[in-house]
Amino acid sequence: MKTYEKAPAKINLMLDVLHKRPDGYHEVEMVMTMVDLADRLEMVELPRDTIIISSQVGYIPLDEKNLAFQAARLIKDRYDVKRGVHIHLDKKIPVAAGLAGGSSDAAATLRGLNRLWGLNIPMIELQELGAELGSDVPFCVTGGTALATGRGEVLHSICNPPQCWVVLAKPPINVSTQEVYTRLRSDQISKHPSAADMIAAIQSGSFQEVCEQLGNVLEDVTLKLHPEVQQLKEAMMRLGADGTLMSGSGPTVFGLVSKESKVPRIYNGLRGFCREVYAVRLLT
Ligand SMILES: C[C@@](CO)(OP(=O)(O)O)[C@H](O)COP(=O)(O)OP(=O)(O)OC[C@H]1O[C@@H](n2ccc(N)nc2=O)[C@H](O)[C@@H]1O
Ligand SMILES: Nc1ncnc2c1ncn2[C@@H]1O[C@H](COP(=O)(O)OP(=O)(O)O)[C@@H](O)[C@H]1O
Repeated sequence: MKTYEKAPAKINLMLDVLHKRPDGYHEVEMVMTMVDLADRLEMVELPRDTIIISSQVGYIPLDEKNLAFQAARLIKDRYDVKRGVHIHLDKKIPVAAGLAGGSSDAAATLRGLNRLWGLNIPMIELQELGAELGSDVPFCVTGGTALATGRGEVLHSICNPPQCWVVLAKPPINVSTQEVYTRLRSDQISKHPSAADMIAAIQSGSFQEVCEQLGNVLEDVTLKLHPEVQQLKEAMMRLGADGTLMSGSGPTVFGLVSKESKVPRIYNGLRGFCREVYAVRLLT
């Protein structure tokens, strides 16, 4: 028996940090949605009680450090499943990019194994399992568009933003999510983006208003550490994007574009100085 799952990338349309919590995590308010750039997972049952991870790329861990491995082990332990699985990850989402590639693979593993092994675990319980693997995993379990609060695991589904093109550019730099949160001085944030205003913009169906409400307080930290991320944002706007923002802790920058005719110029212009550029649609 085998099954397949798609694991799409997420972008943060807004991200605000309220304060640091006693458990070390930060209380956040984020509006997140999915884009049509996805890893593909193939899950094949094994006759032995073991978990094997493989991938066509050589730059991700294939052992217990892999989030798909951790998701499979968690579901096996929690539901006492004495069966094995080989999970092949066809990676398309850039790694450590602020696009939740690993989290989405973990979420897809939870969904896929739930089906493969006929466990009938309700979605809400899969999200709770996901929260044990990472703050972004619960959102990735259900996808869509949502307001995420708490450390990111408390979700309220909202309607999808108006459809548009999303140009993603990942500069060749490494950003640690933990370091970005640690460096953020939440008492010194100059301007907090508003989740309520972003939700109102989405609900109004106005693409222009969504662009106006884009905001991410983690940009302050990552842009200071890596000025090339700011340059990428400026280049995107110069080339014709309607709005730009860094996703999550970065370093990927995305540009929202309403007119298809503008996309090739932005894509080709960015490719001039950034190797990893993608032009995709919102997953609505
Ligand atoms: C910043 C965001 C925005 O969507 O995404 P990415 O940039 O990672 O894609 C998320 O908050 C990242 O979520 P995720 O990558 O799942 O984080 P986790 O594995 O739970 O935590 C990694 C580290 O980030 C910090 N962390 C994470 C979430 C949070 N609300 N507060 C934190 O302080 C903690 O130091 C933690 O040790
Ligand atoms: N399935 C996976 N895909 C990608 N990275 C993974 C995976 N499992 C574990 N990792 C590790 O998780 C880290 C963060 O990867 P990723 O989820 O792509 O980042 P981000 O949350 O910033 O988008 C990387 O350093 C990578 O080595």
